[in-house]
Amino acid sequence: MSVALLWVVSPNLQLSNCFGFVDSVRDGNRLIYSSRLVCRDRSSMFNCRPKKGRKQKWNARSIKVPGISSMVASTVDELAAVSSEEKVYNVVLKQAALVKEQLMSSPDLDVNPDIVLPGSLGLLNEAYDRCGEVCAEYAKTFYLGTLLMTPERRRAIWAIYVWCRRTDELVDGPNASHITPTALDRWESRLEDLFRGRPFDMLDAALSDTVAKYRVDIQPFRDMIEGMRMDLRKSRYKNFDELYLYCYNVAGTVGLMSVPVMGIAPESEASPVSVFDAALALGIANQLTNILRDVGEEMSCARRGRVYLPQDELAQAGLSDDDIFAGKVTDKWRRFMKSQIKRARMFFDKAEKGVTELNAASRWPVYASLLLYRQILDEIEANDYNNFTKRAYVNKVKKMAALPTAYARSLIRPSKIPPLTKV
Ligand SMILES: CC(C)=CCC/C(C)=C/CC/C(C)=C/CC/C(C)=C/[C@@H]1[C@@H](COP(=O)(O)OP(=O)(O)O)[C@]1(C)CC/C=C(\C)CC/C=C(\C)CCC=C(C)C
Ligand SMILES: [Mn+2]
Repeated sequence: MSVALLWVVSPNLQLSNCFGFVDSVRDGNRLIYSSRLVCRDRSSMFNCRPKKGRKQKWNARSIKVPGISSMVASTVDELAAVSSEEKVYNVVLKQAALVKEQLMSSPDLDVNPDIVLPGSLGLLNEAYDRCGEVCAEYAKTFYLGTLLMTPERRRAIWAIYVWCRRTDELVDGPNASHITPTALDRWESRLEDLFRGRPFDMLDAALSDTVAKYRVDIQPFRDMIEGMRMDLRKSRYKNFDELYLYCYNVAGTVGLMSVPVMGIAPESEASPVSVFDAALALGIANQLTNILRDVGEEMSCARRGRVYLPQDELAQAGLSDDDIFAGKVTDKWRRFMKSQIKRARMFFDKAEKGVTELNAASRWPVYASLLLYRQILDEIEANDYNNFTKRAYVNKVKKMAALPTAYARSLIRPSKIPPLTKV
């Protein structure tokens, strides 16, 4: 068995330009069996397997793979590592399995019945109301969108929102400079406690109630805290694989936390895995967009000199950190930005296909957030890629114009023929 990075030339694959971490059986230079593939178009990497029972012919080629994705590994050790996308996909599989299990055991019940201790109902309602207020304060449009959801789901989403916001504030808020890994460990043990039904404060109590009612797993929450740890220890990302993991941790996790609450439409024929995968894609797309919008801020306001761009892709474009610090929009920069924007749009496209599969009442806020966030990419283009000194900003008129579009799209029912791969 050996491990190699390949340029695969194969008529049996949908995408001919795949490369892979391959547990392989080799015949001289020719590979005759591979167990796992990775596509250059990373969003499709799990769809690109050879047809069963057929032996593949592989042409092993150079390690350098040009293109949007540049998960270029240079040593056998790196190749042997599991890619971030694969690690994350395992979390997706687990989340989807939980939802599936519930649908099979009690198809009409996607929410566990209330367990309310005497005298606690008033306090709980108050806790949820407070979550709603925080949400309205930080994310007005999103808050308005949640008003279309059923009251139960709406307040559960508020509780998740507030926990995410508080977690993000630890490393991004006014006290960020005092936050240590130990503080994050403490935050994590609070999380474990609230999942065990022992909340620390009233906002935690709302989430504690939510996770008892819906099949929300703790793993994405833990992973978000891990993303905050990454923020403390890391200011550069070697390649897209590293950046992907960061984006999953801080934003893809939000998608995974939200789907069990938003619910999959009963009439949907898509597999839960594909819906979670789309939700993950929306988080990744949002975070990539956030990164592209904030390039100037991240490194200047010494949000501690962070550069959330794949270093290898910068180098391939003939750019370095110094170019970013200089903040000059050159043709090289424009070309580089175009490829980054293209990748973010790919993730949005993937996410869009999943929204229809959500419960009808949950679709609108998701579409609205997708359309509004995606427009930021258009604004970066409209600013001629100057994200050093100009903040890409979607004005109120454009925002308002997106809302009816989001509403109209949210009326589309899940298609009879599943638009996404069945797993
Ligand atoms: C309807 C909807 C959008 C629901 C999600 C509600 C929710 C729980 C949001 C939490 C967001 C949050 C506070 C995350 C903490 C980390 C963070 C701040 C991430 C960045 C968000 C943008 O925030 P902002 O512009 O304020 O960034 P700054 O702090 O100023 O830097 C992120 C970029 C990511 C947020 C990720 C999402 C909203 C993912 C949403 C995905 C879904 C709801 C899944 C939808 C399902 C399908 C099938 C597509
Ligand atoms: Mn933030």
